[in-house]
Amino acid sequence: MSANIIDGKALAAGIRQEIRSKIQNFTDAPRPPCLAVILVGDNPASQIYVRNKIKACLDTGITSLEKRLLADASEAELLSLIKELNEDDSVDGILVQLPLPKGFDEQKVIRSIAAEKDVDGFHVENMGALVTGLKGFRCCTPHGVMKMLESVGCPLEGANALVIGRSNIVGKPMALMLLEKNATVTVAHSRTKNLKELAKNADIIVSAVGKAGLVTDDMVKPGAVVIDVGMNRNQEGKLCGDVDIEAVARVAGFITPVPGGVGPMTIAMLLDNTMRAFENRFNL
Ligand SMILES: Nc1nc(=O)c2c([nH]1)NC[C@@H]1CN(c3ccc(C(=O)N[C@@H](CCC(=O)O)C(=O)O)cc3)C=[N+]21
Ligand SMILES: [Mg+2]
Repeated sequence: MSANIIDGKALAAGIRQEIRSKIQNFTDAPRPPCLAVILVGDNPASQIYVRNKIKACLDTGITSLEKRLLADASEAELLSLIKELNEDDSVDGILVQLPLPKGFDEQKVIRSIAAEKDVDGFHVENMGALVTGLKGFRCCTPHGVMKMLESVGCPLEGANALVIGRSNIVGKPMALMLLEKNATVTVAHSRTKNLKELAKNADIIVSAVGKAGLVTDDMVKPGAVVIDVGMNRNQEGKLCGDVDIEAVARVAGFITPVPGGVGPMTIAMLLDNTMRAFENRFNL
């Protein structure tokens, strides 16, 4: 068997096109949607990510507002900037780029964002909505993964789904979204003892660890769907995921590439959430 590639880049392009035409057709909206992006410090990777998010906004017709603070800014300064943006009627979504520099209490900062502007879906109110099945913003990466599974008609009901990694921003919400679709969900993490055995039994594997070469062909059931959320650099400095893609592609039914898989879908879901924040504000 040779796996089919789920082309996240193409899928994301389609979603972005839909958003673009929607914005063009809002003839009676007073202004375009607006996303504020806050970057604290000068982490080079974060700067590139933020630039890409702003480019994606521009490309779809969403206005973006970039706010920068120095790495030695105080938490109080950041909280006061967020407060200002919470109260600003011209701003629909607020994203604080993570990770924050040392010394910042990330949970406290995220909680200070108005839940109705939390387009990352990281606020406890939105997380709680996911847990209880209420409406709220869904975390972009796992939401993008669900869209990718949907795009290939992957059966979820009763499927054995293994999520590797239990972070607040990917693993945990991913498990909840799969559970919501009636998958039988297992969450593996660094203390898990029988990863290979669990993986071998899975119809769907989502790996979100950040360790190149973690998922190998001998761990994958023939025909399984393998989603790679990892973002790593190999020895040559090339971007790669957690999955040994060449070998696993020979066993899996579907597989997502890195780059060009989950990453572009994360951005597309961020734009989608921003769009929804905007629509909610103006009852569109
Ligand atoms: N508040 C916050 N929200 C985030 O959503 C958030 C964050 N902080 N901090 C960092 C992570 C990482 N992240 C990525 C999104 C898209 C790509 C992406 O599009 N990657 C391209 C490749 C990019 C490249 O070539 O470097 C791809 O996979 O094809 C990557 C990484 C969002 N994050
Ligand atoms: Mg872990």
